Amino acid sequence: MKKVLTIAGSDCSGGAGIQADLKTFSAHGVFGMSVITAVTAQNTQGVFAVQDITRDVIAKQIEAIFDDIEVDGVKIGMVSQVQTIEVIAEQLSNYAPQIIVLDPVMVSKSGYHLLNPEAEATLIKELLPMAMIVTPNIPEAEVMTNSSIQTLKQMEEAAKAIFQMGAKNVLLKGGHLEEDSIDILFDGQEFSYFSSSRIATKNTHGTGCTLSSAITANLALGHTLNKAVSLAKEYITIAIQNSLSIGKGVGPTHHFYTLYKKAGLI
Ligand SMILES: Nc1ncnc2c1ncn2[C@@H]1O[C@H](COP(=O)(O)OP(=O)(O)O)[C@@H](O)[C@H]1O
Ligand SMILES: Cc1ncc(COP(=O)(O)O)c(N)n1
Repeated sequence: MKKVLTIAGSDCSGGAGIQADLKTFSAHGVFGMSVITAVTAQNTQGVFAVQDITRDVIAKQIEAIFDDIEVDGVKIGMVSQVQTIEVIAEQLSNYAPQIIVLDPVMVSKSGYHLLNPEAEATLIKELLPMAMIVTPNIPEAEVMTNSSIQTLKQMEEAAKAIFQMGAKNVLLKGGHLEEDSIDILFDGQEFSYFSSSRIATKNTHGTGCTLSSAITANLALGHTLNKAVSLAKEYITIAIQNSLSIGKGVGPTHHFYTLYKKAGLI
């Protein structure tokens, strides 16, 4: 069984963060492991408190995993603070896993800063060059490139600019666009496009976490980058189509729809 690690924040309401990542790994038949960078108190309506995990405990979690287990892929999500980023970069350059997927989580759908704005530059400097692929959404790409993105052309320009910052591959997600949900992948030479029609639902809590974890699982399973993204896009689309009206706000997606359907559970 392939072994895949998420380094991210905990979402106690189960729709995003570590919880979404582990559900996604399980749905892909890979063995999920987690390094928790921060504990958030959040639900479908908002984020109410965050406790960052100390540098030392983050380092020890990474060591505990890599000193014992062969890791086939790593996904990085919420990293919170400068010191969190530094310790992750230090440890990962030490263990040098081949597959690193970076989801540059900045602001929650409810508007809470999950990444301290002072740490944005460190994230770009330290983690971007280590990643095989970085997966910003439109607001994150706007922050990274200091530009406004409303059209496909502007998405392409931003993806090129992020590539110039040292990313090996850039998947700029179009979930925040008004019409089609088109994600674009730039490998430094060519663009590939992954589109689905827009699903009319408010329940998109954790879509970015889920997509990046699905890409990581697919890469660990041996798929090429293009195939890994394409399969992940299919997976997130089904998860959103069957998203769950759990909670009073932005509900989670259905991580196990296809499996449950096959097993006759739904
Ligand atoms: N309403 C929607 N209909 C179809 N796909 C969506 C919708 N919202 C998001 N997606 C898809 O979900 C994935 C995550 O995108 P996005 O919501 O932009 O990321 P984030 O959660 O980081 O803000 C992308 O593949 C995007 O195209
Ligand atoms: C711990 C944690 N990590 C990430 C997100 C982003 O969620 P989304 O994928 O909906 O942008 C979140 N809300 N909480």
